[in-house]
Amino acid sequence: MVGLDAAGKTTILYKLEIGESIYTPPKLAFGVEKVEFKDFVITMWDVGGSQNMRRIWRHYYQNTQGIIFVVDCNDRDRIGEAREELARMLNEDELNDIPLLIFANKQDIPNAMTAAEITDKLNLNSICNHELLVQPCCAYTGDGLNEGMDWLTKTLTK
Ligand SMILES: Nc1nc2c(ncn2[C@@H]2O[C@H](COP(=O)(O)OP(=O)(O)OP(=O)(O)O)[C@@H](O)[C@H]2O)c(=O)[nH]1
Ligand SMILES: [Mg+2]
Repeated sequence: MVGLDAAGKTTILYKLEIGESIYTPPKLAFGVEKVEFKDFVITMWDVGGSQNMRRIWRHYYQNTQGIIFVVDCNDRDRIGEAREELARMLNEDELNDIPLLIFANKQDIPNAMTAAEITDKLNLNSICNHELLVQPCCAYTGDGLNEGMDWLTKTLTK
């Protein structure tokens, strides 16, 4: 699970794991948790999104079965930066054909970018070598998280 800093990765991880939203210190190097979802036990690496940390994302690509890219839909100023980081990551051969779940997070904030806007701004229509879903969500309430994980696990077992 990757994405720019403050996108909501760690909040999502803990919401998935323990079903409640807790304070998460930003800029943690990485966290790794086993998340149980239906019949699956998912080892989820939550890699920090600050500039420095982005350089180490690639060390986690080996043996990755699914990518979750988290976007802060309230951060219009940095959506271009998110697009660049996503494109850079998807350039890596190791990640070819791996399903890509985009959590369009912070939908609780008025005027948050919609899934359609995210699709456009991240240039997702140009991606053809990944199965892909843009799932709107709110890490605080958990809305949308199960739908996203459901799609990812189904796609992985297909
Ligand atoms: N309004 C709103 N705020 C959220 C939501 N999810 C996360 N946040 C807040 O966004 C901030 C960043 O969340 P984190 O989970 O720490 O973000 P991160 O992606 O782990 O960031 P780094 O670890 O720095 O890469 C925190 O203040 C969260 O409380 C959401 O769904 N809605
Ligand atoms: Mg974090």
